[in-house]
Amino acid sequence: MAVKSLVLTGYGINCEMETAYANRLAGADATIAHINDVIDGKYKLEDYQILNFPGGFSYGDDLGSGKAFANKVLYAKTPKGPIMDDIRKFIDDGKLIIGICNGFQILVKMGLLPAFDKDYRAQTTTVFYNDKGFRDAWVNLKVNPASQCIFTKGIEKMYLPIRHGEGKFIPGDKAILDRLWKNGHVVMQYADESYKPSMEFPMNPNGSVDSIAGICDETGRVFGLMPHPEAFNHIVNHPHYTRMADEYRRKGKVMPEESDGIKVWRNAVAYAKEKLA
Ligand SMILES: NC(=O)CC[C@H](N)C(=O)O
Repeated sequence: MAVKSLVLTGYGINCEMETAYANRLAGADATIAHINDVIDGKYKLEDYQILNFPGGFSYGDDLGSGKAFANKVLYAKTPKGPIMDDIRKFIDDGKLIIGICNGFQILVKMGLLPAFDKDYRAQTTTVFYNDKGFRDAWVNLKVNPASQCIFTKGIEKMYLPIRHGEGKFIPGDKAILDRLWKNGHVVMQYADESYKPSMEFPMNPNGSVDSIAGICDETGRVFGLMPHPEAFNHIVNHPHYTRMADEYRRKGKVMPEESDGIKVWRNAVAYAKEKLA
């Protein structure tokens, strides 16, 4: 079965090409579609198994990153009815959704993450301005082994790029934070060189509560994160590639080409092939 992945784009989204490329490297048949063409019914969510909300500056981050795009999805109607009905069915049919950076901000501000009790419209967390301004860097990430996230299955740690100004993850209150931890919604945390979660800047690049960098819903099939796995789609993207390549050459070893980023979509494609064939 060919796993079909829909990569949304829209005004200000700028990571759709790399996101589609990462899907294809992982074996999915990826299609890039403008959200307006999905709303107009030219692309039907039911035809796909993975839905990607890529990074960027949708609607110029007006109203706060992701808010305008979130409202568009929450209230838009396709020729068949509210697009939220299609998104709800997409999740109920066992399919997968990933939101990256701006895409994560959209999912959080829609309420599609963490979606306690499958209430896809109740916003319980947000992502706010970084404590120290826009941050363009690479970060160490520790994956929470207690999370049910499908996308990070078998992954203990990652090294990924970030580039955002409004990535500070803030749960609505202590009860929501406790529930995120208790029910496996916390997927990954910003960490130090030894991959121990850290609240210290720049390991925690934005001041996120508990250094949370990504969360999932209760099914583990809806996942969002501020870092950009699609931007680490080949080992040559790594900031220390030359030094690493020299090391492998000196040891007479072949350097693996697979990157941390692609593993996220490899997990999604494997799940879709097994569960959605
Ligand atoms: N790279 C991105 O997706 C950026 C997200 C958002 N525009 C921010 O600056 O926080």
